[in-house]
Amino acid sequence: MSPLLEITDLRIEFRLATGTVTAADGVSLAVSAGETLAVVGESGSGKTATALSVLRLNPEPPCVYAGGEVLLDGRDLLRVSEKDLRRIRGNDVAMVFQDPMTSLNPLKRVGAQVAEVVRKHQSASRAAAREAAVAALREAGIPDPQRRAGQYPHQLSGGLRQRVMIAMALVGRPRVLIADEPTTALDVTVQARILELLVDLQRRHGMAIVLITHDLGVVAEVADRVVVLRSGQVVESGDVVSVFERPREDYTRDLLRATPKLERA
Ligand SMILES: Nc1ncnc2c1ncn2[C@@H]1O[C@H](COP(=O)(O)OP(=O)(O)OP(=O)(O)O)[C@@H](O)[C@H]1O
Repeated sequence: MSPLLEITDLRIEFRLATGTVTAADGVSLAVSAGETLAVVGESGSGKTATALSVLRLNPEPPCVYAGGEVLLDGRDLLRVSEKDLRRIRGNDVAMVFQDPMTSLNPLKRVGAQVAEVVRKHQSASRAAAREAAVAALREAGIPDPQRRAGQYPHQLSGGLRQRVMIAMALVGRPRVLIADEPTTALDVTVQARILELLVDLQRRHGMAIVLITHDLGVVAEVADRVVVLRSGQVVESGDVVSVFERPREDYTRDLLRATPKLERA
């Protein structure tokens, strides 16, 4: 199967007054429909910059895409117009971030925020959009979605807020979901439920997931394949079981050692 999203030889530079930081130094990776690819690596290894490059969301300047391609269905997203990119965001590729509190508007009811996204994707009346929003909240596993839709972000727990973000990301039925540390801010049981939700939604909709995480326990639980980044370079990649059982690089071994949860698995 040819990959849905393919990054080839990507080079991302942050050109700062103090010098150039190379966040991605020849990164290549690929993910197919229905597959989950984890991108792991220590802090500063370039995971987020690489993820953001897919929708060209790194701030330019200082960011410069200095080489490589980000191919969606063979089309290079680094070279499409802003207008096309706006259409691709949410419709073809959506993102979920770590901290829903910073992405949700604190002054608006969550149902209204989801409904706004619905109206961006389909011409729906206010009432129809509101109904679709409640349905999306329900699909994201939010109990009593009708009531929750009428609440403000601060009235929801961290786990429910993340479900709202997932509902918003999936309204446009994207084919690729990029999740950057989606469960890092949550406690362990809530983390597990959110991961289950992502796996379940993926099964139902067949989307490709790129999961950015520093948590190899999360990778073991949900990913099919893994790419290990270090200083902007892929040091190792392969299916999760082989990489975890027989890591080729000391760096990967160190990451594995730093994840005590895995020893029990
Ligand atoms: N907007 C920016 N301006 C300047 N430098 C940046 C910017 N974003 C990222 N960088 C730099 O690029 C490098 C890679 O950062 P990136 O955030 O991609 O790493 P990461 O692996 O996601 O780390 P973390 O797990 O801490 O989020 C780092 O050296 C970082 O300082």
